[in-house]
Amino acid sequence: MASDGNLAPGDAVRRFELRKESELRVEVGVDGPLRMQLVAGTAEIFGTELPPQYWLTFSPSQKFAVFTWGGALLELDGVSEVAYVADETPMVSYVNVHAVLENRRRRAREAAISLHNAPGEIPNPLTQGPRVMVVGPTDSGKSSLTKMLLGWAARQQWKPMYVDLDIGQGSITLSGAIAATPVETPVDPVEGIILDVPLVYFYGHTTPSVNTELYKILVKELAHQLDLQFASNIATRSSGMVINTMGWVDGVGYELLLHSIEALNANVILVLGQEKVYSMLHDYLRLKPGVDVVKLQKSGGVVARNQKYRQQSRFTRTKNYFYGRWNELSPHASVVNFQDIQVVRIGGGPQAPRSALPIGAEPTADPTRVVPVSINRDLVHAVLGVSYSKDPDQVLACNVAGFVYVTEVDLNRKKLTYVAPCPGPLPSNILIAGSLLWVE
Ligand SMILES: Nc1ncnc2c1ncn2[C@@H]1O[C@H](COP(=O)(O)OP(=O)(O)OP(=O)(O)O)[C@@H](O)[C@H]1O
Repeated sequence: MASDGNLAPGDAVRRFELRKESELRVEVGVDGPLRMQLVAGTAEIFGTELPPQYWLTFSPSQKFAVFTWGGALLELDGVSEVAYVADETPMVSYVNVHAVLENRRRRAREAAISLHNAPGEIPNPLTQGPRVMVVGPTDSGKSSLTKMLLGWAARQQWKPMYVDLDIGQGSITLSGAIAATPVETPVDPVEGIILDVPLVYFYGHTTPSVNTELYKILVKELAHQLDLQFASNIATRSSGMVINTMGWVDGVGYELLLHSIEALNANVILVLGQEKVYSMLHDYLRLKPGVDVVKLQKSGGVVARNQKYRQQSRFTRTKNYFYGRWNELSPHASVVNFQDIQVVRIGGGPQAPRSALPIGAEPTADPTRVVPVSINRDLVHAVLGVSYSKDPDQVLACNVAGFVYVTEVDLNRKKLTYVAPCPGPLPSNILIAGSLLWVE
C-alpha cells in the first residue's frame, strides 16, 4: 500500500464529516499527489475498507469516492481539483446486488460439497457461482462497480475471478490485452487489485474494430482456459467471476458484447446508465434460461474522461507495468540476434491466393492469420507481447507471459534491443506486434 503514515498533516489539511450512507468525491489535481486519512468511523473506496488513522497517497489526476455506511471523519492534505460530499448515491442498490451474489456463491459451495465431483468429471452446473458481467457506455462506472463487487466478495473470503475485457484501458496489465486474475486478497484502496499470475491474451490494439474476429477468438480462448481452471478449483468456481467490459455498446460493440456473454456464460448482466442497451439485452436474453439482466443507476459521481485523459492513463499503465507505480521496478534491457526471435502479427495477408478465388473476387485480409513481421526500425518503440507459444501457428490459442518494448534495432549487426520488466531469458522467442507503442 502506498502510504507515508508517519507524516503529520500540514496546514493544507481539510476535514470532511460524512453522514451515514454518503460519500466524499475527490479528483486529485494534475500536480498532485494528495493524501487522505480516515480519522474516525468507517469508510471504503470502491469496496475496500480504509485503514483507520493512516495517510494514503493518491496519484495526480486520480478520481475516487470514499463512501461510508455508518458515518466517518476524513482529512485531505494537498490540492484537489474537486472534493465534495454527496448524500445521493446508488450504493444501497449495489450492495443489494452483492447480497444476491453472496447467496448464489453460498448455494454453489454447498452444492459442490454435497455433490462432490470426481476429478476429471464435468462439474455440475449447480456448483458454479455467479458469472457477473458489468455493462454500460463509456464513463458509466463499470470499472468502479466491478471493483466494489470484487472487493466486497474478497472481504467475505471468496476468491472471485476478475475478468477485464476492456482493451481500451486494460486494467489488469496493459491496454490492448484482455485478462483474468483471481482476487485472493482484499483489494488495496489506492492501488486496486493485487495481481496474482494473470492469464493474459494480447490483442495488440486499443479498439476492437481493428480486428473483431481476433477479439472474439481471444475472448473464447480466455473463457475456455477459465472453464478449465474452474473445473478443478471449487473455491474459485463457487466464487464465480466479475467481468468488466468495454464502453462500446452500439453496433459491432453490441455484437461483441453478446459474443462475450455467450463465450463466458455470463448469467448476471448488470447494465449501468443506459436504458437502450438494457432493453436490448433484456429482450435478447429473455429466452435464455438462468440469465438475469439487471438495470442499475449510474452514480452521479462518475467522472467523464476525455480522449487526452484516456491516452494519459494508458501511458501511465504502460509506465507502471515496466517501472512500477512508484518506480520500484528495475526494467532490464537485453540484446537478441534477429535470428533468435520471431516477430509476428495477427491478421493481414491474403486469405487465399487470387488464383484460388472466383473470377473477379478480390482477396481479403484473413483476420486470424499469423503473419511474420520483418525486423526493421519500424519496430523501435513497439510494445510486443511475449507469447507462451513455441510455434507461430499456435500463437492465437496461447496466452502471453508479459510484454517487452523495443528500444533499438541495429540492422548492421542484426540485433534488437528490448526492455522487459524483469531480467532473465524470455519464455519463448515468439513476439507479437500490434499497434501499441511506448515512448518514454
Ligand atoms: N462515485 C464516484 N465519485 C467520484 N469518482 C468516481 C465515482 N465513481 C467513479 N468515479 C471515477 O470516475 C471515472 C470513471 O469511472 P469508471 O472507470 O468506473 O467508468 P467506466 O464505465 O468503467 O469507464 P470506461 O469508459 O473506461 O469503461 C473513474 O476515474 C472513477 O474512479
